[in-house]
Parts: sequence; structure tokens; C-alpha cells
Amino acid sequence: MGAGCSSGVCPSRKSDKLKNSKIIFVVGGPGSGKGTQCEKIVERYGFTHLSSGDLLRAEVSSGSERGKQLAAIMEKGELVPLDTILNMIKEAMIAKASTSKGFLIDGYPREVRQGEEFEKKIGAPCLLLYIDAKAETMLMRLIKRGETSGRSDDTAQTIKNRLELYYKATEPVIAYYQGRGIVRKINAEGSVDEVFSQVANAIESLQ
Ligand SMILES: Nc1nc2c(ncn2[C@@H]2O[C@H](COP(=O)(O)OP(=O)(O)OP(=O)(O)O)[C@@H](O)[C@H]2O)c(=O)[nH]1
Ligand SMILES: O=c1ccn([C@@H]2O[C@H](COP(=O)(O)OP(=O)(O)O)[C@@H](O)[C@H]2O)c(=O)[nH]1
Repeated sequence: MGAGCSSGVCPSRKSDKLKNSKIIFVVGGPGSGKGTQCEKIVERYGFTHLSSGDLLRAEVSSGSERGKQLAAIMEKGELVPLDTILNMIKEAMIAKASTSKGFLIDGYPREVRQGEEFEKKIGAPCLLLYIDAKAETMLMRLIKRGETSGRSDDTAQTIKNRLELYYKATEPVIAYYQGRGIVRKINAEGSVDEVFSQVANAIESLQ
């Protein structure tokens, strides 16, 4: 085990424990409904849901020094350093590897480089669910969610920053994986159940 591997999870090396894992990326703008759909996927198919945002928020809630640094970045709607989030995802995957039927990686990759690094250190996705909603829809949903979510980034200015970053950095991720033929575009404008019927078709086309 080399330097930086003292936790037992070597960030720079592929783990044998993950080599046969089914991996699904769930990508879409802020407030498009990724988390909502992932919950329904877990209910029906029993996959393991890992939300990058939730992992980061758990670290912030822990009150650690690293959490404080992350909170400052997230409050502005910017991206935390790539290695930080990737190592968190990898550790969480390894912890569930022996029992998982497959992983839903929600809210990651946010930029093409994050996808490339994930594949080097973890593995390749078999499907990318592209949860597509209009900017106005996402804005409306987040403003409404912000009334009760308590999320410090569900505020008008930060929502604007998150949307801008999504179009600039994350949309190219979709084009990148489209080239491999693994993207399924989901129209996320309808009701939760209407959206889920498209999601279920995409997942069942895998089996
Ligand atoms: N009408 C409608 N509303 C939805 C749908 N999916 C989610 N919502 C609402 O939109 C809001 C955002 O949904 P989330 O599932 O939290 O969105 P997300 O993409 O995970 O957002 P982040 O956590 O910010 O990444 C929630 O308050 C939901 O109630 C949908 O399919 N239709
Ligand atoms: O790979 C990631 C995923 C999330 N974030 C941060 O976590 C915040 C919340 O992410 P989440 O996916 O929960 O919400 P979204 O922005 O999609 O609404 C983002 O604005 C970023 O600051 C990040 O930096 N890298």
C-alpha cells in the first residue's frame, strides 16, 4: 500500500472489489429531479444510491475542518476539488461492493475530467441517465424546494450559479458519453411517475 492509502482505500488504484460492479451515472441540472428518480429506482430495483451532493453534505454536517472548506465552496455553487469527491464516492462504493446489485452515481460527473478520472480509478458506466428539464422548470422547483429544504445553496443567486455551471461544465459530459452510445435522455418535465416510466424503460433495456 503506497502513500495516501492508509485508510485501506488507495485513491489512485482500481479496486478489485469494484471490478464487476454495474455502474449507472445519473446526470441532470440542479433540481431536475435526479434524487427523486433515484429513490424510485432503489425502491423498484434495489440498486445502491450514492448522491455526490449528499456525501458532501454529510461531511459538512460532521463539522470537520474539511467539511468547513467544502461548505464555503458549495454555498457559492462551485465545484469542490475533483479528488475530494471522487475518493468519497470510491470509499462509499467499496463499503457496499459485496452486497450491491449496482450503483446509481447521482450528480456525478459534473465535468468531463471527473468522468475520465472515475473510469481510471473505479470503472466504466454501462448507462447514463440524462434527466433533462428546462432551466425555468429547474429554477421553479429549486425555489419551491428552498422554502423548506434548509439547503444553504437553494437561494436565488446560488441557484443561478449552479445552473450556469451546469450548462458550461456538465452538458459536455452528456455529449462525451453520447459518443459511446450509453446515454438515455429522459424528459423530466412531467409528473414524477411519468418521468419514472421512462427511467424504468431505460433500466430494463439493460437487463
Ligand atoms: N413536477 C415534478 N416535480 C419534481 C419531479 N422530480 C422532482 N420534482 C421536484 O423538484 C424538486 C427537486 O427535485 P430533486 O429530486 O431534489 O432534484 P435533484 O436533481 O436531485 O436536485 P439536487 O439535489 O439539487 O441535485 C423537488 O422538490 C421535487 O419535489 C418531477 O418529475 N416532476
Ligand atoms: O461532484 C460534485 C458534486 C457536487 N458538488 C457540490 O455540491 C453541490 C450540490 O450538489 P447536488 O448534486 O446536491 O445539487 P445540484 O447542484 O445538482 O442541485 C454543488 O453545487 C457543488 O458545490 C461538487 O462540487 N462536485
